[in-house]
Amino acid sequence: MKLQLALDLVDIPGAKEVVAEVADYIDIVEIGTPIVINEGLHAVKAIKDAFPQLTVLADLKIMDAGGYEVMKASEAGADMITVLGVSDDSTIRGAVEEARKSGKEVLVDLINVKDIKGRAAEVDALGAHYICVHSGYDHQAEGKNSFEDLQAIKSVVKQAKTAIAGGIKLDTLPEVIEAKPDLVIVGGGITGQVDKKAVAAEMKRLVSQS
Ligand SMILES: O=C(CO)[C@H](O)[C@H](O)COP(=O)(O)O
Repeated sequence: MKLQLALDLVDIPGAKEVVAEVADYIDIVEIGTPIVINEGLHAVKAIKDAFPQLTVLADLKIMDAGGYEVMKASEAGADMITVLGVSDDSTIRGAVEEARKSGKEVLVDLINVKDIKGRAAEVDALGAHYICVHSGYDHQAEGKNSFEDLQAIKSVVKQAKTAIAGGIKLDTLPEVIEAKPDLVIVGGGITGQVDKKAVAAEMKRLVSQS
C-alpha cells in the first residue's frame, strides 16, 4: 500500500517546503488542481526537478481531450495524471493510450460518479492504471466520505489498482487500511498539521504494514 501526499493550497515555494519535510515518508506527491490552476504545469516540473526520486502526480482532473492533456502533463514531468470517471470513454481511452506511450499512469477519479460500481467496472476495462474513490471538498463539507465506495469498487475491479481520497486523517486511516486500497491519498491530514513530518511518518508506518 502506497501513500500519496496531495498538495492543494500552496504555491511552488510552499509545495517545495512541505515536500522537503515529508519526502522520506511518501511514495507519490500530488500537484493538486488548485496549484495547477494557479501556477500551471510549471509546478509539476518544479517539483519533479527538485524531487526526482518521487513519483509526481498531476491532478488535472481531465474531462476532455484526454490524449493531448496527458501528453502535456507528461512533457512537464508527471508520472501519473488524473482523468475524471464522469468523462466519456473515448477521453479515458485516449488518456490511457497516451500514457502508455511514455510509461506513465492514469488515475481515474470517480468523484461525483453516481453508479460507482458500474463505472469502476467500465473504467477498469478501459485500462486505467488506478481507480480512485473520492469525496471532494464540497462533499466533505456535507460530512461524506468514500469508505463504503472503496469496498464497492474492490468487489468489481479486476486489473486496476484502487485508491481512496478525501478528508483522510490519522485517526480515520486505520479504517481505510482495513479496506485494503493500493493507494491512500492524504492532503489536509498532513499539510494541515503542525508537525507534518511526524504525522506523515506515522501514516507511512501504518500503510507499510498492509
Ligand atoms: O483532489 C482533491 C480535492 O478535489 C484533494 O487533493 C484530495 O481530496 C485530497 O485532499 P484532502 O485529504 O485534503 O481531502
